[in-house]
Amino acid sequence: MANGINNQQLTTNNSFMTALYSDNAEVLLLDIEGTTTPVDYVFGVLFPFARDRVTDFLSTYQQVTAVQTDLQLLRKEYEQELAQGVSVPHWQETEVTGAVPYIHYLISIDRKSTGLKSLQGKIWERGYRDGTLRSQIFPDVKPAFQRWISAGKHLYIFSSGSVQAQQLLFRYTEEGDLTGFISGYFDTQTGSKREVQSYAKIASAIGKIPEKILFISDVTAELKASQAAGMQTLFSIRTGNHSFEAEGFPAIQSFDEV
Ligand SMILES: CSCCC(=O)C(=O)COP(=O)(O)O
Ligand SMILES: [Mg+2]
Repeated sequence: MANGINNQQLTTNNSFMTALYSDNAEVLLLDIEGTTTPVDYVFGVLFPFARDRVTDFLSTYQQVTAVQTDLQLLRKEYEQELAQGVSVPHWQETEVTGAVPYIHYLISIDRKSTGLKSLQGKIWERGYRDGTLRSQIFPDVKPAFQRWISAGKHLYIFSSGSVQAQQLLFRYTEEGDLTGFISGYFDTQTGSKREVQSYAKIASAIGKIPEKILFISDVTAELKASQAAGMQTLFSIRTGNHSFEAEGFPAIQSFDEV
């Protein structure tokens, strides 16, 4: 129950007194995959796009400093796994594209690591700019953005995808450029989405107390962390999501309810 308010109870018990989940929130903080955007688009379009192009991308851009930074982060992750005795695909250091098998592996297990997400964002950029990629958002997303902004609320995104990937996703949607609605973006550079501290940092960066922020996500571990930081929470139920078990969190199936 967000902030002790349950829409259905209020409308059922007291039809003249309808409160929306967002009434008491000044800021909406949104997850992407499974919340604004179908899981299918991320797993069925974005991940294969990065997987299929990473060899070519590294061959072309390996000397770019930002790409080298991503590779260094990935190398560190690889070495940590080896040190822990985890069996991972071999990284052939003498080859320009020697990291590819390990990167393919990370994509296949949906690893939410900063190096991978940063590299994926750079690969997707080319697809968005040349028109190969257009992002999908649920039909209720754009009207909700318009409604929330008109009501004086601010909108932020917190996703495991890099800030660059988030900005691209909202710039190149099938419904046009939505970035004008969004005040800011947070990714795993702020911290893991499953850690309380990340949400405290976000509240501080936004300049609001956590109680004024409503976080919406399809992952209850993320909701637990944000709730522990003091935020209001809603569980997102969307077609194609990995889990429909709200674990006691109030749930929505559309932003029309928010
Ligand atoms: C930012 S678009 C790409 C989405 C992505 O890579 C991802 O891992 C989605 O994670 P989320 O935290 O939005 O569920
Ligand atoms: Mg999600």
